[in-house]
Amino acid sequence: MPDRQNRPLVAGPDGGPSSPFPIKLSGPVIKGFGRGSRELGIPTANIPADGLKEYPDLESGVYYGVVALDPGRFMYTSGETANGDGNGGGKKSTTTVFPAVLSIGFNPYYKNTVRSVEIHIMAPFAPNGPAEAESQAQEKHFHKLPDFYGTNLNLLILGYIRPEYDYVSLEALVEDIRVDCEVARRSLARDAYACYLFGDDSSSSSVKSEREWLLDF
Ligand SMILES: Nc1ncnc2c1ncn2[C@@H]1O[C@H](COP(=O)(O)OP(=O)(O)OP(=O)(O)O)[C@@H](O)[C@H]1O
Ligand SMILES: Cc1cc2nc3c(=O)[nH]c(=O)nc-3n(C[C@H](O)[C@H](O)[C@H](O)CO)c2cc1C
Ligand SMILES: [Mg+2]
Repeated sequence: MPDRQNRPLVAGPDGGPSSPFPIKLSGPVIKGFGRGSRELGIPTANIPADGLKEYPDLESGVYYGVVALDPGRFMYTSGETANGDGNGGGKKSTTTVFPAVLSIGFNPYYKNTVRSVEIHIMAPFAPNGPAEAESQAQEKHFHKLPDFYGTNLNLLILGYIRPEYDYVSLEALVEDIRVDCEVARRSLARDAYACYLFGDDSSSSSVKSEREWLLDF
């Protein structure tokens, strides 16, 4: 395993997602082994891996992106700041677009025999990017929502962070996932990625159509 101490805190080009991203995956949230919350304290929404058939060259690893949940089944309510609803305070859509970090693969630490797609949904952040204090507060606890098993989930994968590793301890795995969340946050806060979260009017037509796909349930 390479040096895990001095990881870069941003991943992917500043100019925006580059091929093969954005990658679209969707499906109902299914049950996994129930280890994410129980053993790691990090809940991950698992979706079927079938959608990956369309991307046979996609390597296993950790990625960042944006997620929407079917508002017919799950409505996000939060006492967050006025602009913290993930829609930039706008009224275009009531469906929250969440920042997310995900793992695709076999979880080498657990030696799974089937490939899983597991998404940790992070707390929405304001359009001007995560404030330092907000970011530090989120480092202490992983974001926890009420359960939403069975809810349809749309995911746009926007960038690659790192390969999956085996670890010497559970703590080392959890610490690396904590850094992944920070990398995802900082990566998504850049203008060419934040537009997927907030959908400002000046977004390009491709961003607009990808957001339409994301919000279509
Ligand atoms: N921030 C969050 N991100 C993702 N899922 C969340 C979040 N908060 C709550 N959940 C809920 O927790 C569930 C995931 O819990 P957990 O990952 O522990 O179990 P699992 O997916 O069934 O199994 P596995 O441990 O194999 O992934 C999700 O399906 C969802 O209903
Ligand atoms: C952002 C993120 C990164 C992960 N990285 C790894 C990893 O490098 N190795 C691993 O075995 N599991 C990894 N996992 C999966 C983790 O082991 C899994 O979520 C739990 O086992 C619950 O299934 C990661 C999960 C997330 C959400
Ligand atoms: Mg899970």
